[in-house]
Amino acid sequence: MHQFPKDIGWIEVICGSMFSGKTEELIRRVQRAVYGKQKVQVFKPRIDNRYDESAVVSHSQHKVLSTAIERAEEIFYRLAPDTQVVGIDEVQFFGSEVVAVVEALANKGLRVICAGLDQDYQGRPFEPMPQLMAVSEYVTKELAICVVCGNPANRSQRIVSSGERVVVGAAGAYEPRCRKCHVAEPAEGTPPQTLELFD
Ligand SMILES: Nc1ncnc2c1ncn2[C@@H]1O[C@H](COP(=O)(O)OP(=O)(O)O)[C@@H](O)[C@H]1O
Ligand SMILES: Cc1cn([C@H]2C[C@H](O)[C@@H](COP(=O)(O)O)O2)c(=O)[nH]c1=O
Ligand SMILES: [Zn+2]
Repeated sequence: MHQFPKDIGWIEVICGSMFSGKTEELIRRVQRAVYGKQKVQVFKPRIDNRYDESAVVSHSQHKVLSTAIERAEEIFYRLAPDTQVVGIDEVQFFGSEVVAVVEALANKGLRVICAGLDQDYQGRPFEPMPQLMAVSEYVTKELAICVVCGNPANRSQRIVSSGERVVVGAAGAYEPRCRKCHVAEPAEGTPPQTLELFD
């Protein structure tokens, strides 16, 4: 892991498909910060109520206390004055304003750890993750195991029928797949995702 600088803030992004271990890694970093006697606060979007209304919970049931918020700006007025580390899970569910919020925190000298999906169910970049990755100091990409072929999986296959980008769910609604086994359901009016370069 990185040798982190002292006395300045920075942004860490943990991205990847569903089940790749983003939340476990967020919890691991938060716990290590607590061991280091840092004052830590964790936030998640209220819409993510899958395993708990407020705690951040991984698919493997690792858990950390958090505050569920509607909008990213709420972090500003829920932040304790002595907080040094901010963790944010499911960051893809916040609007583009989360980028300015996270940047403001890092500029104030906080360490900000953001975990989120980099691709939606069709394999498209899941905004605001690309923007967050661009302005962050550190990006970690996690991979799951493809449930079809066993290769490393960077995509999330939706296995329930919906053309909405946001559909909260876990096993039973999504499964991790590699690029070969993932099938992007084309939404009406969108161009094909890939070019056929070879016969
Ligand atoms: N196909 C899979 N590949 C990898 N991990 C899986 C898979 N299915 C279930 N898991 C479980 O999911 C855990 C990761 O959960 P989590 O950190 O919540 O992932 P994410 O936040 O990326 O969705 C793994 O440690 C493992 O216990
Ligand atoms: C691919 C995809 C996922 N979602 C939802 C499904 C889950 O509620 C979260 C991702 O959770 P995880 O911690 O990464 O497992 O996002 C969605 O709304 N839209 C999608 O395209
Ligand atoms: Zn596969």
